[in-house]
Amino acid sequence: MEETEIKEQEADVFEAAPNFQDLTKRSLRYLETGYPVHFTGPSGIGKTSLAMYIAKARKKPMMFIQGNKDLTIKDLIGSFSGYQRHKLKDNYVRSVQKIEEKVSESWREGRLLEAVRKGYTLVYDEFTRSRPETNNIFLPVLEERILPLYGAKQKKSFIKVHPDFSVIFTSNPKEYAGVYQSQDALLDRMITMTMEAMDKEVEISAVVNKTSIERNKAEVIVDFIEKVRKLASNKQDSGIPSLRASIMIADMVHRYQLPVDGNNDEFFQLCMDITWFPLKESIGEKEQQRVKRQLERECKSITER
Ligand SMILES: Nc1ncnc2c1ncn2[C@@H]1O[C@H](COP(=O)(O)OP(=O)(O)OP(=O)(O)O)[C@@H](O)[C@H]1O
Repeated sequence: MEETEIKEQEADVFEAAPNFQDLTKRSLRYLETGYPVHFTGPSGIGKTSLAMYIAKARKKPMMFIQGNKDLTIKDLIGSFSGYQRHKLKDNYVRSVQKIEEKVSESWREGRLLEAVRKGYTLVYDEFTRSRPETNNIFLPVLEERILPLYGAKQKKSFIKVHPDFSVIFTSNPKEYAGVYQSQDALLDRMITMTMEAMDKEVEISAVVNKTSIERNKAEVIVDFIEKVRKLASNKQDSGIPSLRASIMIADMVHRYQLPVDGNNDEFFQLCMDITWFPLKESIGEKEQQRVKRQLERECKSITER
């Protein structure tokens, strides 16, 4: 299955949660007017899902690109890959056999070129993970609405961007420092909106939507994850458990029919497996034993309502 299709399915379970409805409306307006939008916020807050949801709402074909350090201009524009041999055997007159052989380089169109040419909505996820020299190709696309065809051996040196083409970027601010410097020139050309805290009600609905678990169980699990976050000393750390942790616990509970009860060994172990590592990453070594005991107490005290 194509990466874009998988992400589209993710968008299907995503409902523009009440606190994101306004963000959705504003984003659609900016995109319609020709401004790219950018969602930034901690891991698991729903940036990618919201980007896909908005892209779908535009009712234009969608293209998905995941930022990474190996992404190159060739991947975005296209490249020639090897040679193709075409053989034409003409047997029209039986006694005369004509064979024509043509050798040509085969062209593989890049994702950005296709999106720009056909007017797609492009979701460029975690774009700050790509190298700045790769991302620079977006400057003329966003500013002059042209895509230069560097090294593409095409007749034209650039193509005009389709009027329907638009981009939704996502990034995690924690990664700016670790990966590549945020690209100010690029950021200056997009409208950046921060997604901070997810509303508790939204988190519960998200868990129910994704796992089909009963609502009362989802509430207990989300409550527990909220308590775990409070145990983390560095609240801004992207290592603390996100919505994904609640989804994982709920998924296992639903699949293996586990009781939502901290006195049940399997459920207790599941909660520890999912939360201890991210929590441990967010605290100093000296604190670890104390926090682990606190976490065990929180796990033990979980009871279904
Ligand atoms: N409102 C929602 N309804 C249902 N599921 C949701 C919602 N928001 C997020 N999710 C689910 O939560 C998980 C995390 O969401 P998503 O991948 O969009 O987060 P993210 O902010 O892009 O995270 P990262 O920065 O780690 O990529 C996904 O499995 C997604 O389907």
